[in-house]
Amino acid sequence: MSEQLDATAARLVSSRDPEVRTRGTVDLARIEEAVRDILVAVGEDPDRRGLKETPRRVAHAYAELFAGLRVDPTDVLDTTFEEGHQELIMVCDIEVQSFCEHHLLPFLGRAHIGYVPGESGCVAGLSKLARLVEVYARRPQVQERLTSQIADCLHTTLDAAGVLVVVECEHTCMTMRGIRKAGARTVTSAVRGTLQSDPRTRNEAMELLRRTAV
Ligand SMILES: Nc1nc2c(ncn2[C@@H]2O[C@H](COP(=O)(O)OP(=O)(O)OP(=O)(O)O)[C@@H](O)[C@H]2O)c(=O)[nH]1
Ligand SMILES: [Zn+2]
Repeated sequence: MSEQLDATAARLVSSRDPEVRTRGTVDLARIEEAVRDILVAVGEDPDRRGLKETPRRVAHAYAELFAGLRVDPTDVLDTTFEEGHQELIMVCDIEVQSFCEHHLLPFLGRAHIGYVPGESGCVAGLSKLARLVEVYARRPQVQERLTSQIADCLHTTLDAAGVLVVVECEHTCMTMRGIRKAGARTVTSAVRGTLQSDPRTRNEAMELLRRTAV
């Protein structure tokens, strides 16, 4: 785990994104203190045997769950291949595990990403699309922003001619608390470039998505 955090810190220092660069490293001690305070505030005894290690565990869990705050998403798209492919590429059913920034509770589901490469015909490695989802999801988020950040990054960094991102998630802040409506799914989309301006390509992408997404 500490190796993972060190690697994250090293990337942070060299990041091209100034916002990422200034975020510093995770303050584990401070999270531990805060978790201890929460346990006291809800009426628990943070010194009882079962809870003694909890602040430390939560601190490490948060460092992992919010690791995306310290990764520059453009780094993910560094490796590309000149394939001369200028038609639609779709990766469907990419698992999404993120945290609603309003309640710090998870929202979980899937992302579907389609793009048409730009004039260079440069394509990204398929796993990089899933990595991109991971970088943006491992931050305090709202689903709409997660969706548009993925689309914008592909559009600008990969110089894709067109991008379509659809995200569907269940929010535990709506199922475990509050209104408690289990099963409600939120679907968001972001469309950029030719997939926005050319209805034929967009319809082709939507039709593929309907046929292939589970
Ligand atoms: N648009 C959007 N809303 C979200 C997302 N995640 C959580 N929310 C909503 O954020 C809102 C926060 O509303 P508030 O009224 O400030 O908080 P609250 O009193 O806890 O709201 P309730 O959940 O209705 O009890 C809630 O309606 C949540 O359902 C998201 O990804 N996108
Ligand atoms: Zn929420």
